[in-house]
Amino acid sequence: MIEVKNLTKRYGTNTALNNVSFTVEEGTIVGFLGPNGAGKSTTMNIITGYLSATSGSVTVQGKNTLENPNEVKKLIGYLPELPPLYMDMTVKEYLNFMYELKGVKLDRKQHIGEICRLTKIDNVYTRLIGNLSKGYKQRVGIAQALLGNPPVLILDEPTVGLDPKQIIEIRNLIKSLGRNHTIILSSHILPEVQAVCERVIVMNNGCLVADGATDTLAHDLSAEHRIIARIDGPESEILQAIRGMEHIVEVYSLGEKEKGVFEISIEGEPNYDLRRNLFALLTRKGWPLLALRNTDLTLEEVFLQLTSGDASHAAPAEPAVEVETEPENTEASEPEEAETKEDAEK
Ligand SMILES: Nc1ncnc2c1ncn2[C@@H]1O[C@H](COP(=O)(O)OP(=O)(O)OP(=O)(O)O)[C@@H](O)[C@H]1O
Repeated sequence: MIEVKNLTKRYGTNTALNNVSFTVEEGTIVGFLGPNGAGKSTTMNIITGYLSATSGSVTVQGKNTLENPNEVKKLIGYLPELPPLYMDMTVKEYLNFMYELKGVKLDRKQHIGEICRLTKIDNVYTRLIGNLSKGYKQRVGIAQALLGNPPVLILDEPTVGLDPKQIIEIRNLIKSLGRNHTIILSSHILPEVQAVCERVIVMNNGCLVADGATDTLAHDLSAEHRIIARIDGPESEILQAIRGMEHIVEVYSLGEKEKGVFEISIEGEPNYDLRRNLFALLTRKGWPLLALRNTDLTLEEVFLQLTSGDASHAAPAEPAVEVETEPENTEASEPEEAETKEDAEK
């Protein structure tokens, strides 16, 4: 769907992107994660054809951005970090203006009506954009990106500057758009990417430093894969029995943690999941399993390691780092009310 090959971008002597390659399959939501200045916006601007690369190529649905710039632009809806809104236009005037500018051929009234329903801006359709809350402005920005029904959406920091409630609403909107669009969104907020994206591409200093499924990236990048089991039973017999299992590399006791309950560290062969066999063994033996955890790094730890200049070693599992986090329950269901400013003004 989108193929980025060996992309390099230099601004004078500053290399903003250094030989970046990745592909994005149709129908996925991919998050670009990286600290400020990592090269996220530059990559997005090149994919959309807004900037040219110093070298490398981008194709969208097999069409090269340099050879077919207009055709590629029709395939992409773009929400830049600062949405290109005209504050002295109403939402209606603005969307009609953008409809004309983009040369959209679909039935105007029906198409704009559908987009307004989808982005939930029908209630502010005749309002001046300048008077809308930031969350609504962002929705209008997403609405303009949807004009012409492009299959790809590129959203640069779509929730930056929004309050927590607006953030939830925009994230839910993006997730629902992901059902029938391929979406790339950039963020420097890890929980955002975890909440919305199936895949994460981590960038740092213009380089792609990690690329994988959001759920498994931390596991894949962790240097060691031990599990720690808390078992109620006789210590030496437990150790002996687990050592007798298949695919075991190392087993040792971390000591008695409660009366008659021992914590056992178990390392298996790489890529071998021991948990089911362990559970079956303990059940057979009649030794209750009271807790089971693994020593994988958290995604926060992986992200910090990858973007702090030293990605070469893996830290122990305890999450000792503080990263920018968002309020709890950001996965809440679709809010029922409109945003505060509009509520107050109704
Ligand atoms: N027009 C420009 N001229 C010179 N350098 C630029 C220009 N645009 C970006 N850069 C530099 O390119 C690098 C990558 O910037 P980019 O905006 O792509 O990063 P980013 O990951 O999107 O960061 P942010 O989260 O702050 O938007 C940075 O070092 C930036 O200073």
